[in-house]
Amino acid sequence: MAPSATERVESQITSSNRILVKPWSRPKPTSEDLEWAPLVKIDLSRFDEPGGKQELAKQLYDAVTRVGFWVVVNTGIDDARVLRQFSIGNTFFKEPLEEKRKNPCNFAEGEYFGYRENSRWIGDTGVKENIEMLNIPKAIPAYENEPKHEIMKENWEEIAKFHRDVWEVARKLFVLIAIILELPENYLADAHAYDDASDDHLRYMIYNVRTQEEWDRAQAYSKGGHTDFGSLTLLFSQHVAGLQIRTPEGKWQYVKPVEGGITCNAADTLTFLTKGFVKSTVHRVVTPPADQLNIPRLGLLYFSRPGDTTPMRPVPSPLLERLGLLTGEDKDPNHPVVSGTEYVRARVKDVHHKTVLDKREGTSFEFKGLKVQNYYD
Ligand SMILES: O=C(O)CCC(=O)C(=O)O
Ligand SMILES: [Fe+2]
Repeated sequence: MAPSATERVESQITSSNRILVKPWSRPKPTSEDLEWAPLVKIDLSRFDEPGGKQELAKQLYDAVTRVGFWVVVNTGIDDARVLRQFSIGNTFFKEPLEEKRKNPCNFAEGEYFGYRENSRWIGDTGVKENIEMLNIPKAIPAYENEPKHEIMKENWEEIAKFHRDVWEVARKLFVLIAIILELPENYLADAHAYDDASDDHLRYMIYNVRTQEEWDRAQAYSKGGHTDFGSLTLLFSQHVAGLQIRTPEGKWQYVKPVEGGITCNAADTLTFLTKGFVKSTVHRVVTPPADQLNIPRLGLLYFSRPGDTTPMRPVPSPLLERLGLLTGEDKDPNHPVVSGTEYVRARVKDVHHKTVLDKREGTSFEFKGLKVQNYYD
């Protein structure tokens, strides 16, 4: 008898010994009528047109300074490549736990590369976190010796190319933000350069399915919002609803999936570097709507962070100067400041180096004069 399709697939695995990456496809968007946040859409295909960057910078101004979230489209990254990354991530999360556990995040040192298990309890709720993630460092010599899971080794060339191409989207955004700040165009891109050591990472992330009752218990304990730790976060269109931003008017609104788009947000270190001018927006992930409750919420993200050679000193922006935001200390190159990596690692350690997630209402985090709130209603 001819082998069935599944038998053939299994024999392919054994004969090539490679992990089979099954194509993953996006789930259907919710049909619930949710309150969606109106986000500006930045068309990156216009970036290289004459005057294009200046025009896009104008369009981005309000998003960067007031809303904190926006969407980019026409990024130049083919959707088949995006889906392939989702597929690799999805396959990774289905690997046996012993394999996933091979390279855990070293939270004791505030290092976020590697696998984060969904092993921590949420306070005293009896419910555990449902999030797993794999954080992949930049494909540069500095991280050549970072341990890699099998699936990463097998697909490394593809992952490495994708990694750099996603950073290229972040680079363009840094250029637009530098234009807004009246800085030399490459100022912020250079401060977050791909080839310099930093804790940037590409992230495969999954919110495993849990029951409504478990969601309720988890969210009753903590439904607060957070801000991201680095400078920019890029989230490839997420079709399972749940991400909400806190609007400038103080309302929670959902982020809508945009086919082929990337939802972006500014984060804490960019706020520090601009003395609060760039807004690090508060957001959270809540229970998905009923028609998506049983869909694992697979995510693909890129986190850009200032690195080892970027001092956490406010940028010399003529605009910030005119706004009176820069003090003498900010402008003094001899005033000691921490590096981007030092700050980010201190923050990661404070949030994640624990086995039970604690209540953080009313608390804040401070490291060498850089302060953020831990929790937002
Ligand atoms: O999964 C999402 O939609 C966003 C996740 C998030 O906010 C984070 O990982 O910081
Ligand atoms: Fe976040």
